Amino acid sequence: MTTKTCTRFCTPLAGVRKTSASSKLTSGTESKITPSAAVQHKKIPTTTTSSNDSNIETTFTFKLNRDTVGSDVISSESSDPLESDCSEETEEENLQQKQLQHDKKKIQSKHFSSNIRSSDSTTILSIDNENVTDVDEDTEDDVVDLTNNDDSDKSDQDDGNESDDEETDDESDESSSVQTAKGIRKYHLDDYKIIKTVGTGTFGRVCLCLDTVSEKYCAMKILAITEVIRLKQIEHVKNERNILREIRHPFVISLEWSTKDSTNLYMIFDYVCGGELFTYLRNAGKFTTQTSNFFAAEIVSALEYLHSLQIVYRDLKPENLLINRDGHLKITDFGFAKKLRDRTWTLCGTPEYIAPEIIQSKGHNKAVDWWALGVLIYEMLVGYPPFYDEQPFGIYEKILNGKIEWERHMDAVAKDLIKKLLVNDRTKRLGNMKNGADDVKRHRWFKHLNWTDVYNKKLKPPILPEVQHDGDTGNFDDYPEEDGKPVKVVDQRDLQLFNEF
Ligand SMILES: Nc1ncnc2c1ncn2[C@@H]1O[C@H](COP(=O)(O)OP(=O)(O)OP(=O)(O)O)[C@@H](O)[C@H]1O
Repeated sequence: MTTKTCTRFCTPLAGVRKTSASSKLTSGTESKITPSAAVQHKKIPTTTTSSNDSNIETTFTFKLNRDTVGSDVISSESSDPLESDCSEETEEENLQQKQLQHDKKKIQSKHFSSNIRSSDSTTILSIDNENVTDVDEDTEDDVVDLTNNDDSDKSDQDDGNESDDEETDDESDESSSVQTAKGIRKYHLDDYKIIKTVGTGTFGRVCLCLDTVSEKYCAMKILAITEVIRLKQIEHVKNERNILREIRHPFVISLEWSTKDSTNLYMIFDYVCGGELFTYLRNAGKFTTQTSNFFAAEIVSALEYLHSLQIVYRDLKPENLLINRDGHLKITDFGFAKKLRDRTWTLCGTPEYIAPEIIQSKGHNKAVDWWALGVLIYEMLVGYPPFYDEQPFGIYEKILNGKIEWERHMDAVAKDLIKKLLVNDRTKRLGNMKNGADDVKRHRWFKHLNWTDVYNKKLKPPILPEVQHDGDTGNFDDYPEEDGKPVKVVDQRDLQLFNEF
């Protein structure tokens, strides 16, 4: 057992990332990025945490589980909930180095979580729910169940969505028959020709592929099973896939098929060729009210839908918002999403975007998404998030303190909406009161909108990505391909962990 701590912090990295979309921006306010705007939202390793939420200066205890089987449990005590494991073990270091490069390249917001995967981290947090006893019951749908083990509690997350028609007994793991709009299709991994990596994460990559059967481009998320197990992300990945299978919305990424072989898990999505909203925002500096309003409206539509299915998304930020060829949004990365039957306690999110109740380990619900929407609207309009500090703990202090600096010429109506979303008391937070999302939709900042038109993509997109063809990767960075790298085959026992995948 080792005890070690280190602090992961947000460093201004503007300019480091190749701004592949810079020349492709067709609208938006060009302005110089201020140092504070050059925020890199670092993804923080997952840990175990407990806290006394009655005290704002919460003390967090971390138990960093390194291995899945017979794990070394690393504990550290820290006043910073984002302190991470800085192991000197070679494997760990290598991965961290790899991830550091990945981070620098992407200048991407990174999140932390308990029991959650983390792309620039090799450690996993698992929340110590036994220590979570302080649960307030301030909203109607917060039915408290102290036996809930959040993401580690698989039974709580199963959505019963295993469809009988998806797999037949005589099919191998890598193939399955699925009912599609055009009839039953027998999918097989060999149907997909991998073209290029367009994104990387902690234990895998996302590649542009050609579906040789439909002759359509798609995105294949490939997760190395050994890494998923080592980082204790089994339930999370299964959760991601189960939720994705359940949902269908114009502004949410569509999962077409998922499968596994003896080395990897695979998820096939529609390919969103415009790249990340994050890139466009950083290149523009900030967005106009009109542009911000357009993207916010599409997100409200998606959140309303997800919440109607009791799904809390928990990772709203510009990096997870992809722009399609038609200029409309697709929310991606459901790695932190959770189907709620009650409140959940997992410490997860991105420092700049997390709600106070997450920091205070009060148990949280869909209200955290409305908080994050307030942060996002602010960041789109101002160019940097409302709560920012070089150190995560500084960010949390600011979030709990609730003081927001407003630009002098800020749109007053947008400011009013942001203020109503960034309300510390979630019972008074817009979106989380008895009228739910309707309160947000009826706010004056959205009063010109017809929400059916929003859903039907009738609004004119403010940004049209420059795309030559459906398989264009020009809006994504280049990543080294890992051809020839030995792949780790997992044994049957481990593979069984993913039986339903
Ligand atoms: N359907 C898609 N079409 C195009 N690009 C995509 C798609 N899905 C993901 N990407 C790209 O791949 C990147 C990584 O995807 P995603 O966030 O789902 O993976 P992840 O392993 O969860 O990553 P991380 O660990 O950084 O959260 C995204 O930031 C995005 O740029």
